[in-house]
Amino acid sequence: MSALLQVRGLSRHYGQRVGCEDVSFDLHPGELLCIVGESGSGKSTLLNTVAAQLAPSSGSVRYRQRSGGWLELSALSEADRRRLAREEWGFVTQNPRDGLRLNVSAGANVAERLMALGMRNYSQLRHIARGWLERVEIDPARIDDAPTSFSGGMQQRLQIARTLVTQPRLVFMDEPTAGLDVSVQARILDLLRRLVNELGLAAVMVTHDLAVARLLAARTIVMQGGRVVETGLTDQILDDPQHPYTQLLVSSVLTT
Ligand SMILES: Nc1ncnc2c1ncn2[C@@H]1O[C@H](COP(=O)(O)OP(=O)(O)OP(=O)(O)O)[C@@H](O)[C@H]1O
Repeated sequence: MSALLQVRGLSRHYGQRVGCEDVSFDLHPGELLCIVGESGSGKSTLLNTVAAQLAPSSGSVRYRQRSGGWLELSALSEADRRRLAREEWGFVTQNPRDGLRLNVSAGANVAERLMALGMRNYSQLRHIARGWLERVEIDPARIDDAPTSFSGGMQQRLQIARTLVTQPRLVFMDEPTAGLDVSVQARILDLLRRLVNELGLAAVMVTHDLAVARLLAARTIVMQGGRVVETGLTDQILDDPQHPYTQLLVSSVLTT
């Protein structure tokens, strides 16, 4: 099967400082790829550069369109990049407050992404929004409540509904469960695992936690100091880590 995303020799520097350096990978339709590494290893820089939110210093990111043709993301105009983000991609941020509109209702948070794609029928929008609230385990009776009245875990589940309602072809997630209580994290990971399977999502997810990768991702990239030190099937990386840094990460997962 042809890749959906092709990343080649991608680097992003901040002046003299390396954000990420010479990263290459392919992402296929229906595949969830995790980028793992400790704080400062370059995960978010890589994610944001791949998602065309940061300009690369060198290298390329190509995205395969529905028509089959390839788009070089760094060559896109700002308007085209915004169109892709609106119509074909989804983003889940670590802090749901960055991904939600806090001053409009939960239902509107979900429905307005469909409205941005041209859907106008109010009762249909409300019906779909209710369906998505249920899907992410939020009581649909809360449809008119503002997200500010939700717990952190509920806000994150709402952000997931808002992101997935448009059935994006590609989803970028940056530490979607970090900063939440362990039991809340487990519930969201469970939800994500179910949705990934049901929807056949193609996604790139950043996490500092190999246990999250083990749960969700068939393939994992391990980063250290901006570089990829190991990449492969997640199970293989966990069972037989090759790089000393990965061995350290794996042993810390096994001892927790
Ligand atoms: N805006 C910036 N300006 C300068 N340096 C930056 C900037 N953003 C990131 N860096 C540097 O780039 C390197 C990679 O940082 P990045 O945030 O991508 O890592 P990370 O693995 O996502 O870390 P974390 O898990 O803490 O978010 C670090 O050395 C960081 O200090």
